[in-house]
Amino acid sequence: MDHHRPSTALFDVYLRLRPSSALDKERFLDVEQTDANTPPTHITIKPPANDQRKRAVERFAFTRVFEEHAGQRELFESTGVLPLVEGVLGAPGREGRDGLVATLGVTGSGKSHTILGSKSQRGITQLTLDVLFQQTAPYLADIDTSHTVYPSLCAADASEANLLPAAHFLDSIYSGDASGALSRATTPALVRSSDWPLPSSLYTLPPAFSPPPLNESVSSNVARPSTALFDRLYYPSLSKYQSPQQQPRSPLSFSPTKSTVKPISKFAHVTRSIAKFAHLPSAQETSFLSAPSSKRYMPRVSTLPQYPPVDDINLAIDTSAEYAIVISMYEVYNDRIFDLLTPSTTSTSTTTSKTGPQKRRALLFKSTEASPDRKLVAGLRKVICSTLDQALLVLETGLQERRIAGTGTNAASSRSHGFFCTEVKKRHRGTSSTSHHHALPAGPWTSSTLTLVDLAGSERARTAKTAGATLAEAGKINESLMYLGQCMQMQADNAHVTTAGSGNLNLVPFRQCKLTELLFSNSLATHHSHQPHAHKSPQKAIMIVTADPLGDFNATSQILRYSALAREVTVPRIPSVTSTILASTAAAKMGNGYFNGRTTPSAFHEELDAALATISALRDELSVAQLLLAEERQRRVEAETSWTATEQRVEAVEAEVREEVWGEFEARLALEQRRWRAGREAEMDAQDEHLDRKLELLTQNLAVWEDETAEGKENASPGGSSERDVEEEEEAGEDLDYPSVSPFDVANNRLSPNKKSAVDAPLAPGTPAAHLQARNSLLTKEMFALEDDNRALRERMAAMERAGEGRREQLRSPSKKMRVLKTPSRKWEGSGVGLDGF
Ligand SMILES: Nc1ncnc2c1ncn2[C@@H]1O[C@H](COP(=O)(O)OP(=O)(O)OP(=O)(O)O)[C@@H](O)[C@H]1O
Repeated sequence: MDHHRPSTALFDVYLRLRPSSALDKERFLDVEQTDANTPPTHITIKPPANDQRKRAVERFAFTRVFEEHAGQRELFESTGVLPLVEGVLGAPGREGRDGLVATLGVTGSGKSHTILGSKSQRGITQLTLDVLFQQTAPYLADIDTSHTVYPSLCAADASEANLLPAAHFLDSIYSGDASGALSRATTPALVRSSDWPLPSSLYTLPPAFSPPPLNESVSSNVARPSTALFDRLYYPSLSKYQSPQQQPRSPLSFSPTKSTVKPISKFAHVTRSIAKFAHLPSAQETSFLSAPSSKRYMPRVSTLPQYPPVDDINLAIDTSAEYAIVISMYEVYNDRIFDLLTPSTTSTSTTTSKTGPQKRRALLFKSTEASPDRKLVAGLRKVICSTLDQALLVLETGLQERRIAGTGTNAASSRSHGFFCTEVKKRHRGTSSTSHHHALPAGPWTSSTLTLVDLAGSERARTAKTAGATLAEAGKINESLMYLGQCMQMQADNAHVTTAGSGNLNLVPFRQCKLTELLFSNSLATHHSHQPHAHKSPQKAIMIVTADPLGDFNATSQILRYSALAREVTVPRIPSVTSTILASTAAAKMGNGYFNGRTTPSAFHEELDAALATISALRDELSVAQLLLAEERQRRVEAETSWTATEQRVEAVEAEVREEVWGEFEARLALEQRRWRAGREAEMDAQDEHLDRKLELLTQNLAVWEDETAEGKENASPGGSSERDVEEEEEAGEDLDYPSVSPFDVANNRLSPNKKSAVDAPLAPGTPAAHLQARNSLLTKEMFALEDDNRALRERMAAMERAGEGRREQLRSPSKKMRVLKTPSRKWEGSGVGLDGF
C-alpha cells in the first residue's frame, strides 16, 4: 500500500493515539511495528468480537503514527510544524507562505490537548509562539517607541481588521468594567484560574500607585508607576530569551500620543484602528488598575505551563528583515464566524454594560479590496504582540470566549471549531544614511499566517449524553465534519486520479459550509492564483488525526477512513468451523464408499482444495461487498442527514419569506382599507350634498306651489271664504277647476279616482288651474327623476358594498378576522324613499 501522499494532496496526515483511561474496553487499533529506526506509518483496526455486521479488518496508512507515549515536544518537532513556522517567516528577501495545522478526531480523543495543551503541558500553539518570539525577538519592530510602525502596520493590513497593540487590548479587556466577567468555560490551561482570583490585596493600590488625574493621557509619564505594578503582577517570568536591553516592555508602557498618529494622507485609509487608538480615553478609564471591581481576571503568565521547553530549537531567519507578530482568534459556531478577541460583553463602556451581554456579530470570510485573490476573515480584532508573555495573555483571553461545555465523554468539550492565527508581518528593515550611502526607507509589509485549528469533535448523542442546545450544537458539528470528510475524500480521489494520470477530477465541494471554506479556500490552487497579482502560493497544511485505541470503534473508524492517506481491506480468515464442516463432510463421503473406484482420494483432495479456495474467494468477495454495503449505508445516512438539514434550512427560509410576505401583505391590506373607507366617505358626502340640494329645490318648489294653490283658491272664491272653508271643500270633494293635489300623491299614485280624473283632465290654457296642472306635472317629473336617481344611487351603493365585502373576504387572513365596518343607515324620512344600506 503506497502511503506517500501525491503532490497534489492537500494535507500531510499524522495519526496521534492518546493514552486511554477506559482500560476495561477492548483495544481495536494496532500499530504496525517496523524496525526500531523507522517510525510507524500503518495501523489496522479490527471490529469488536461481537460485531454484528461482521466487518472486515481495515488497514490505514498515515504520514506517521504517534503512539500513546508520544509527548507534545515530539509531536511538535516531528509533524512538520517547524517547517511551517519557517515557511511563515519566509526565506531571506522572500515573502512567507501561509500554513495550517488542524486536529481532527472523535470527541475526547485529544485534539485540544494537542493544539492548546493542558494544565501541565503546552500545546502546539504555545510552542509555536515561543519559537517564533525566540527567533524574531532581535528583529521585532518597536511598536512602543516608533511613531511610524503602528500606522504602517494598520495601513498594510488587508483584512479590514481592527489592529491594537497588546497593551491597549489587554487594558481594554481587563479594565474595571463589570461586563468583562468570564463569559464562558475556562480553557484547559486556565481551569485553575476561574476559581482562583487574584488576592484582593492586589487590587488595593498603595497610594503611590493611585491612578493619574482624569485629564492626563495614557502617554503621560504619570502612568509609569502603574506600569511597574503591572510588571510586578503579571510579568514575574519575563522572557528568558532576550538580552536586558531587549527585555519586553510592559504593555502599559506603550505611549501613543495624538502627535504619533497624525493624519498622513498616505495612511488616510487606516481608519478604525488608528482613530480609536488616537482617541484613547483617559488613563483612569482604560487602566485595568483603576477598577478594583473587575470580575475578569487576567491570568498570570507564571501559572501557565512552561513545559516542554523549546529553547534549543533554531530556525533560519531573515536578518535583514523587521518583523511584527499579530495574533487573532475566531471560532466557527453553528456555521458562523465569531471573533474571540472581541468579547461578547462590551468592556469599554459602563453604560453599555448595564444593558446586558451584547450579541456577537458574525464575521464574513471574503475577498477584500486589498486582497482580491485570497479570502480572509474580515473585521477581526488583531493584537500586535511584542513579547511571548503578551501573546500568551492574548491567547488565554481569547480562549475564555470560546464555547466549551461538559458532555458525557469530555468534561471540557469544544463546541466550536477554534482558529488561532499567528500572523507574521515582515518588511525590509531599511537603512540610515552613512557618508557613502543614502538612507533606504523600510520596505512594504508582507504578511503570512500560521493558523492552528482545534476542530470540535464528532460525537454520538447517546454516548455524549447531550441534550438541548448542546445536542443541537453537536448536530451542527457533525454536519460540518461530514462535509469536511466529503471534501477530504474527494481531494484524496483527485490526488489519486492525478497520480494515475487518468480519469476526471471531481470538484471539491468546499463551499458547503464555513468550516470547509475556511480550511480549503486558500489551500486549493484556484483560478485566482493564475492572475498576475496572485503572487502567494497556496497554504501548506497538516492534519493531525487523534484517536483513542480503546474508544468508540464506529466513530473512530469512520474518521480514519476519510482522513488516511491510503486504505486497504483485509478479509478475515475463514473460520476454522467451516474447515471442520468441510473436513467432516469429506470424511463422511470417504466412509460412504465415495471413492469406490470412481474418484481417487488425491483427486478428491484437489477438488476439496479447489472448493475451499472458491469458498474463500467467495467469502472475500462477500466481506468486501459487506464492507461496501456498510459504507454505502453510512453514506446514505449522511446524505439523509444532509437532506434533512437542507430541508430544515429550506423550511426556515420559507417561513422567513412567508412572514415577510405576510407582513407586506397586511400593510398593503391596511392601506387599501384606508383608501376604500376614505373613498366611500367622500362618495357618501357627495351624495348627501346632492340630495340636500335636490331637497332644497323641491322644498322651494313646494312652497311656491302651495302659495300659488292658495292664491288660486282665493281667486276661485271671490266671496272670500276662509281657509278652513277651502279645506272643508277639498275634503268634501267639492272641486275647483283643478284639484289641490300634492305631487307626492301624484308620484305615488295615491289620488282618489275623482282627483285623478280631474288632474288628468285637460284644462283651458291660461287659467290658474292650467298653470297649476303644468307645474304639478313638472314637479311630478322631477319627483320621478329624483326617485330614479335614488334608486340608481342605492344600487350603486349596494354594488360597492358587495364589491367591498368580497374584497375584504378575499384579503382577510384566515387567522386574523377583520372588523366589519358598520355604517349607520340613513333614511330620507319625509319622502318614504329610503336610502337603507348607507
Ligand atoms: N495524548 C494525551 N496525553 C494525555 N492526556 C490527554 C492526551 N490526549 C487527551 N488527553 C486528555 O483527555 C481529555 C480530553 O482531551 P481533549 O479535550 O483534548 O479532547 P478533544 O478531542 O479536544 O475533545 P472535544 O472534541 O470534545 O473538544 C483531556 O483531559 C486531555 O488532557
